[in-house]
Amino acid sequence: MSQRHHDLVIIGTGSGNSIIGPEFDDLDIAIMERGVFGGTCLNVGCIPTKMFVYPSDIAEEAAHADRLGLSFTAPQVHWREIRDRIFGRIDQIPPAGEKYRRESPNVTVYAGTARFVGDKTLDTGTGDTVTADRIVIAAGGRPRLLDIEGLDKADPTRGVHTNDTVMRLDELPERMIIIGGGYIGAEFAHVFDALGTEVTWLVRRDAVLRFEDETVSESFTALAQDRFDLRLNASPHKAVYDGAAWTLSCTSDDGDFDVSAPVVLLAIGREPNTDLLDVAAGGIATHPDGRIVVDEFQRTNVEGVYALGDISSDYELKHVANREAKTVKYNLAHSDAPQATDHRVVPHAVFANPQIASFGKTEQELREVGTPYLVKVQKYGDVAYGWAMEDEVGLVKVLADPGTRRLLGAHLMGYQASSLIQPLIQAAQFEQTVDAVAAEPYWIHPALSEVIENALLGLDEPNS
Ligand SMILES: Cc1cc2nc3c(=O)[nH]c(=O)nc-3n(C[C@H](O)[C@H](O)[C@H](O)COP(=O)(O)OP(=O)(O)OC[C@H]3O[C@@H](n4cnc5c(N)ncnc54)[C@H](O)[C@@H]3O)c2cc1C
Ligand SMILES: NC(=O)c1ccc[n+]([C@@H]2O[C@H](COP(=O)([O-])OP(=O)(O)OC[C@H]3O[C@@H](n4cnc5c(N)ncnc54)[C@H](O)[C@@H]3O)[C@@H](O)[C@H]2O)c1
Repeated sequence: MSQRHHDLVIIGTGSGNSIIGPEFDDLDIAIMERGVFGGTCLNVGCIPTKMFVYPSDIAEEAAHADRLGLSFTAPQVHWREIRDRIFGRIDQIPPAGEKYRRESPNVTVYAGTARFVGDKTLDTGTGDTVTADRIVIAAGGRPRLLDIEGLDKADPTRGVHTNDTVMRLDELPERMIIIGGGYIGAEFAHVFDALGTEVTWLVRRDAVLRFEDETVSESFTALAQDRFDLRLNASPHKAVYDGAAWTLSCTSDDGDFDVSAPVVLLAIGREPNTDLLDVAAGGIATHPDGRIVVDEFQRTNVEGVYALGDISSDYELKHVANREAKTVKYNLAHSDAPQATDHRVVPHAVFANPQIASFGKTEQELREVGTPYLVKVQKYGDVAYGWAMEDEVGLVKVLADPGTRRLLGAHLMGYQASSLIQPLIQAAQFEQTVDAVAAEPYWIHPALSEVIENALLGLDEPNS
């Protein structure tokens, strides 16, 4: 057991790892990691999920190509090839990242679960205790579990998974139960269904993706009802494993029912890792939900201690964690004139099929607080490229302030919504009027982006 002092300690190697750079070469830095280097996004989140989504999109598009006069036989899905291609690339990155840090002359790596034991004092979980002048907490979160015996812990050997393990299955399961109607549920329901798994999706409310704009959530839910064995207003209360499959007893508005499958995926949200870190022992204030309280400069209530990403943010999104890490990096070097993180226009996308992308206020939020707004819903199918696609699902909903003529929100569902939304994000960020954005730049004809142009042009249409 040794005691050591560092100038700077960083806890977590997700977005936290990006803080270390040449500008801090004169600092004695420690970085702490309880798992593999790179964090959630790289290892068990954004990147592998999207690497599964892409082949699933191809399978799904092919399955519905008959509207275009094309028919394909059902795809041969080589699950292990897909899995091994994905993790063959990803699994090389964490050891290389860790090696690089270990070889950096001013960086010490502590591979353990760090825990506060006093003011700016940490038990590293490796037998060492360290103190530091400054600490950055970037320790993220972990999947929430259910308070039901059998589903109260991830147990891959008995088929109970979270996103941490489900992508590493040895076989594509014939059947799967997904619990949770949010991002992870939507993305994995798409992935596994498209590849051939029969998906039962248990959602405790009356719609999936309820946090989205009502038009998007309702349309997406209707599509999901056609595609999956979707059980709305349904909650499991008992789980029994017979050695091969789980049977979940559920209550729902339509009466009680049982569902069975060898694999259960828990996708019911995440919780911040503040408890593992025992931040209270470091005097660090938290919200009631466990996230660390930070100000706009990413500073906690303890002088010299910063936090970023999922452990403190209002958003559990990688682009936000990265942005907050940039703020911390800047403020560590400029503590006398700190910069705030810009959270004005934070977009997100759900990489399901169809994709969803959104930022700003939803129509229901504007209505609830009585904010006046203009609204237009433009269908992909009503622009030329949408005709080419014979698209029947895509839509762009824009909401604008009738006075300033600036965007209040944008909500897209459809092919490549996550990319298509970007000009609207720019418009909101740079506070451009919808009229200027629609009329001044050229919009390539007949590209799908014309759906954005037409949505903006349609904002003054009657009853829109
Ligand atoms: C399945 C899934 C898909 C996702 N897809 C997207 C997407 O498409 N787009 C998007 O924007 N976001 C996505 N996200 C969210 C995104 O992954 C997170 O917002 C982001 O990774 C958070 O980064 P972070 O640095 O805050 O935390 P993390 O990346 O979680 O890093 C925290 C690190 O701290 C370590 N740690 C925790 N506690 C301790 C401790 N006590 N001591 C030492 N180390 C510790 C952890 O092991 C981890 O490596 C997804 C998340 C999931 C789960
Ligand atoms: N494309 C992306 O950017 C992306 C993809 C995946 C995850 N993420 C991030 O990761 C976070 C976690 O994803 P998630 O899907 O687990 O969370 P989520 O918050 O998106 O959805 C959780 C769902 O589980 C339900 N739920 C919560 N508790 C429940 C319970 N006890 N029983 C039954 N249902 C319950 C909720 O009603 C909700 O429908 C997201 O909030 C998101 O920020 C982002």
